[in-house]
Amino acid sequence: MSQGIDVTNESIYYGQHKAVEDVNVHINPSSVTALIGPSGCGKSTFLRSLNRMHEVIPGAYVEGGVRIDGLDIYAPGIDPVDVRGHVGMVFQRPNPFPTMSIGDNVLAGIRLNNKKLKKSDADEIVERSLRGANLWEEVKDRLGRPGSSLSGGQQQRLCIARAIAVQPDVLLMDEPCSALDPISTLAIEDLMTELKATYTIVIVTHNMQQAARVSQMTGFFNIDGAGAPGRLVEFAETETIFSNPSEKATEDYVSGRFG
Ligand SMILES: Nc1ncnc2c1ncn2[C@@H]1O[C@H](COP(=O)(O)OP(=O)(O)OP(=O)(O)O)[C@@H](O)[C@H]1O
Repeated sequence: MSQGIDVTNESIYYGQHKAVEDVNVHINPSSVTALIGPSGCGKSTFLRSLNRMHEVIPGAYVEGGVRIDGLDIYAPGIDPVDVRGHVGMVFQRPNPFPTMSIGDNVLAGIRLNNKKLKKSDADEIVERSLRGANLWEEVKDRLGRPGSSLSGGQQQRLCIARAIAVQPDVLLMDEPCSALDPISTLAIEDLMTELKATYTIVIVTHNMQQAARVSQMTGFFNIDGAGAPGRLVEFAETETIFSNPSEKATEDYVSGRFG
């Protein structure tokens, strides 16, 4: 049974610079959690700490604990590559491998660990993942065409198919719709609503309407001033954050007074 994500006393650094300070939060399984807040408050940094992508940057490190389904992902002996197998990520700009075929793009993560995939298994994974990403009907007759032959919105759904192909528990999405038109954005939002039955989804978004449409819980990050670390100021049900937040800063942000 999925337990979600537990973050305790987490601070996140880029060398000397503390970018995020003392986050404590429980993220529910099988739901969408949105992270909002002004630019530079550490939303993306926090998101990347949930699958150990943060430490890829030289000098970057994390203090405190992150447990995913009870497992401390920063414990000694835990392989970050394994963690990323359980916690997939979708980025702001769709980033399929442009010359690789649509089918091979879906399989790219799986092939990293399992070079000898049988054709019948590969076909089954490609279809299941593309169906899961609501892209199958649009591409089933051209799986051999390059990833770059798709529209931006289709490419983003291809990236989601690639992320779910490895059957992760958690999907992190960093502004996944910011490079997309409104129709493609709605397609991805609908998809998130479907995927939350199976995955724990955490999304960073600047789009308040999007947070309100897709998420059940919302976290508001803020900074006290230039150079200060970002903090998780308020975390509550999305409806509460948008209609009756406890903190004045949250209310000012969601009502568009700053940010
Ligand atoms: N690669 C990096 N090296 C050093 N500092 C970084 C790096 N990436 C981000 N930072 C710093 O960490 C802080 C938080 O940045 P982050 O990108 O997480 O904020 P954000 O809330 O996601 O912003 P935005 O909404 O603009 O994407 C900022 O002060 C930023 O300058």
